[in-house]
Amino acid sequence: MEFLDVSRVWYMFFTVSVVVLSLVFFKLFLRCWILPVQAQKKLRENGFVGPPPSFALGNIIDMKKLKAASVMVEKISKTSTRISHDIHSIALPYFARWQQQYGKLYSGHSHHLVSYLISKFPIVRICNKIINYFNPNRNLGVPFSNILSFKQTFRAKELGREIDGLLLSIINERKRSLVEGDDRHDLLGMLLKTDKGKFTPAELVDECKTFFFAGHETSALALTWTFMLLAVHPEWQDTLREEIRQVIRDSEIDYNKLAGLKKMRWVMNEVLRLYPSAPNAQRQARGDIKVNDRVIPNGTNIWIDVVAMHHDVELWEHDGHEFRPERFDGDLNGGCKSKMGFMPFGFGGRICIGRSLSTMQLKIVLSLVLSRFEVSVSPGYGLQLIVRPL
Ligand code: HEM
Repeated sequence: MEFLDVSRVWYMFFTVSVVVLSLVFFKLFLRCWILPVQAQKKLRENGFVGPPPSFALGNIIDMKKLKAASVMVEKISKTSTRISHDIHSIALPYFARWQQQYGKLYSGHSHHLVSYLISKFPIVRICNKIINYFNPNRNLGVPFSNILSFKQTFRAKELGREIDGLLLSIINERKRSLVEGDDRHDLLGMLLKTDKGKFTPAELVDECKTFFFAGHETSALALTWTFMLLAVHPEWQDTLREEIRQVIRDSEIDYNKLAGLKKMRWVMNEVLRLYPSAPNAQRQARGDIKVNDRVIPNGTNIWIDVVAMHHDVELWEHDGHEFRPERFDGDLNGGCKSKMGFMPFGFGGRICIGRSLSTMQLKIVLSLVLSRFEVSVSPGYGLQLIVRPL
């Protein structure tokens, strides 16, 4: 009798295991094979062709192979100001290659996306550590990639918790000081004053994270590239210094004066054109979308490659890769042939909410620094770019 019970337990265990395993395999098969193939078929029917995906990883292997590239080191010094701004084919050889092969609209599978090329960023040596850390992002959309890169996922979660804890302690501290009459008029102060208990602590942390991450890295990158380009183009430093002298004089910087810094605005636009802090904008089709004679199927992730667009010689003529801030003189679009060809802050309903703030920030920093200092590239400084010959 006892023997029978034990065998029954084993039988049940075996049956449940087989069912669970079958379900896991079916889900895997569905996500890695059936759904991507269906999506690709639909995209192909609508004229979006692209590199053929391989099982499970889509085009990620191709991307990694193309990226495992030769390395070009371009030295910049005060005497040699030669620097190529043609970063698209350098930083993103795979998208440049696919654009050449399939045209500006194509489909790729990382899982599935339709793209006018995608982009990451020109790679300064000092950033390699950070970029390595972000490597797991390459597998974004690959089913179970968080399990495959377990160590990085674990570390990312750990860091996420640390950041949440840090922000929560700042929020709680500020809540306490608000009660005691703290009237600091910054973003967190305003958020807490208008909040009146509507947000949960987790939502408040999320709001802070959105503003911090959306606002910090983007502005820091823009400022870094601005100094780099001004160092390489000292004639523009002189032009801006002269403008600052005329507009600000020796008085305090205020909002109206900042608006008068027109040439500084051209420089900022040109920097964000050549080196956009947000290299792509993304949207997801929430239903079949008809554009002219094509349909973008429901669920497609659309990546708009801002870097490719900002450098497209068909939109910007022959000097698309050159630093020429004067192209924005009297033209907010910098002479681009398409009204949607210049979009460093995105577009439409989700356009960057902090664009005016960041413009002010950059203008203030540039005014203060340029009126006191000259910027130059230190001798021997190396800008290291990853290059893949096409
Ligand atoms: C040079 C500086 C900046 C650049 C280039 C930039 C660029 C962008 C881009 C491209 C987007 C996506 C827009 C889209 O998908 O259409 C975005 C969104 C956003 N940005 Fe910025 N940004 C900058 C500075 C800032 C600052 C300073 C803040 C706030 C303090 C900020 C807050 C946000 C927020 C909250 C969003 C999300 C908006 C939404 O989804 O509705 N950004 N930004």
